[in-house]
Amino acid sequence: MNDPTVSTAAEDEAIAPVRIFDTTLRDGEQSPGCSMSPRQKQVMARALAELGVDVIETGFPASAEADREATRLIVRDLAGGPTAPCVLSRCVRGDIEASARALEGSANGRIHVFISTSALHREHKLRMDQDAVIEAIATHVAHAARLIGDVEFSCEDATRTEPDFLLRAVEAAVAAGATTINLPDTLGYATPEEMTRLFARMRQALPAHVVLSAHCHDDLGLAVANSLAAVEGGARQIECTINGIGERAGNCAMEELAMALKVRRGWYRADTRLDTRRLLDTSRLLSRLIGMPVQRNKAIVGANAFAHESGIHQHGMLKHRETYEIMRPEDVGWPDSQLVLGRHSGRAALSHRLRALGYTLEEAELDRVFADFKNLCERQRVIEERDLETLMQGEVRGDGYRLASMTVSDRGQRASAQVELSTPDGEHMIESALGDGPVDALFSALARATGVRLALESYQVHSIGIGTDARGEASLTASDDGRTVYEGIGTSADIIEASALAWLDIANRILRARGDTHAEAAA
Ligand SMILES: CC(=O)SCCNC(=O)CCNC(=O)[C@H](O)C(C)(C)COP(=O)(O)OP(=O)(O)OC[C@H]1O[C@@H](n2cnc3c(N)ncnc32)[C@H](O)[C@@H]1OP(=O)(O)O
Ligand SMILES: CC(C)C(=O)C(=O)O
Ligand SMILES: [Mg+2]
Repeated sequence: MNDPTVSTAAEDEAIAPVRIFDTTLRDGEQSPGCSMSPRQKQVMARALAELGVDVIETGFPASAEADREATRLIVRDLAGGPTAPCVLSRCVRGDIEASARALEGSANGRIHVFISTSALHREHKLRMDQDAVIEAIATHVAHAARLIGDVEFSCEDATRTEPDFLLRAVEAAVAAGATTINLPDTLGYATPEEMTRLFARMRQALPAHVVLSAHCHDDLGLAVANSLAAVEGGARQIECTINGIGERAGNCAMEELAMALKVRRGWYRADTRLDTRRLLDTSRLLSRLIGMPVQRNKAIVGANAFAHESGIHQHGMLKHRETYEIMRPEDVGWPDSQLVLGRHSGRAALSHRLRALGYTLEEAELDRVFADFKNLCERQRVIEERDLETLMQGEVRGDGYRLASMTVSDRGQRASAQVELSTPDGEHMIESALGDGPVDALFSALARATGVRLALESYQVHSIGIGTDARGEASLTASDDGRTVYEGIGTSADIIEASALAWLDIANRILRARGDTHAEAAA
C-alpha cells in the first residue's frame, strides 16, 4: 500500500500545517454524561500531549473550582513542551482574570475569549445591540492581551451572523490583540460550501499573522466535513474532540479529521503534526474515563473500522489490502485488519484462516468443512479459532445441547434457575432447580436437563475487551468420573449466560466422548 505519510521534500513544502486545538476537556466535557474530575482531565491531557495536539483547552476557570484545579495540574505537566494550555472566558472581566490566574506559570498559555455575534443571540440571550457587542469585544480582548501573550477570540454562532457584522466583530478583536480568530458553527447549521466561502472571505480580509480557526458541531452530521471545508477556505486551526464528544451531537471528531487530512493530503494540501498511531489508545482512554463506549461502526476507532466479514470483501482483502481499505490500521493504532469469520464469509477467508492454523485442504475437503462452517454460522454469530479446530476434528456432528433461554433469580432465600435447552434431537426441554447462589442453581438445572453430573474443579470469569461493551468469558474445568478433566469455555455479554455456555461445552464433550449424544435426563 502507498504510505500516505511519505512524501517528497517538494510536496512537503506545499503542505500547510493545521494546528489541532483539542476541546475534549472543555466543550466535550460540558456535554451530558462526559464530565471529568481534575485528575481525569490531567490523565487525558497527558495522552493528548503525547498524541501531539497543539493546544489543549482545559476548561472554563471562572465557572468552577474543578476547572481551575484541572488547569493548574495540566499547566504544570505541559511546561516546557510544545502543547499550549488554553482556557475559556466570556467577555466578563472576572472570567478573564480567573483564566489568567489559572494559567500562571505557563510560558505559552492562551486565553480564549468569546461572545455571541448572531442577531438571535444578541437580541434574546445577551440583550445587547451590535455596538455593545463590539464594545465588549474590544474591551475584553484588550484586557486579556494585557495579561497574556496569546489571545484567541471566538464569535459564537458565527455561521448565523450577518456577514458584515461578523467582519466588524472580528476586526475589533484583531485590533484589540487577538491573533487567532475562531468562527464556530455553534449549532452545526452550515454546509461545507458555505464554510469554504466564509473562511476564504475572512482570509482575504484579515492580516496574514491572524490564524483562522474552525469549531464545528455535528447537529447535521457535518462537523468533520465542515471543518475540512474550512481548511479549504484557509483555516489553519481546527477545534475538535476525541471521539467527537461535545455539546448535543458533539464536535468535529479529531481522529476523523486527522485521518482525512492525512489520507487525502494531496487533495487538501494540509496536514497536522499528530502521531496518528496514538489515536486508538487515546480514544479508548477517553471511553474508559467517561464510561462512554464508541459505537462499533465509528470511523477510525470503532471495532468494525478495519474488520471485514463478507466473503467478497475478504477475498479482495486477501488479494490486495487496498481493495477494501484506504488507510493502514497500524497508522491509527490497530495491530492489523481483521477478517471476521461469520455467516457472510466465503471459502477464501475460511481456507486462509485454516492455513494459519496449519490445515491445508484439498478442494473437496474444503467444501465439506465450508458446509459445516455455514451450518455452525446459523447458530453462532462469530466463528473463532477454537470453533475451527472443533470443525476440523469433525466434532460438530450432532449439535449437542444448546441453550435456548435461561432465567436466574436470586431474590428468595435460595437462588433459582430455569433453563430451556434444545436437545440433540432438535426438541426443546425446560428444567429448573434451586441452589446456594445463582450459578449453583443454574448448574443444577443444567445437570437435571442433560443428565450429566459434573465435578467442578475450577471456575473463572473474566472480561474480554474493555469498556461497558466488553464480553464476559467463563472457563470451567470439570470431570464426570474423576479421571478425565475437561475444560469448557463460554462467552457472552452476560457472565451468568457465559457460565451456562461453558458448562454445556463440557457436558456436550463428555457425551460425545461416551459416544452418547445425550444422557438419560435425571428427574
Ligand atoms: C457555546 C459554548 O459552548 S459557551 C460555553 C458554555 N459552557 C458553560 O456554560 C459551562 C460553564 N458555565 C457555568 O458554570 C455557568 O453558566 C457560569 C458560571 C459561567 C455562569 O453562571 P450564571 O452566572 O449563573 O449565569 P447563567 O449560566 O445562568 O447565564 C449565563 C450568563 O452569561 C451571559 N453570557 C453568556 N455568554 C457570554 C459572553 N460570551 N460574554 C458575556 N456574557 C455572556 C449571559 O447573558 C448570562 O448573563 P445574565 O446572567 O446576566 O443573564
Ligand atoms: C465557545 C465556543 C467556541 C463554542 O464552543 C461554540 O461556539 O460552539
Ligand atoms: Mg462548541
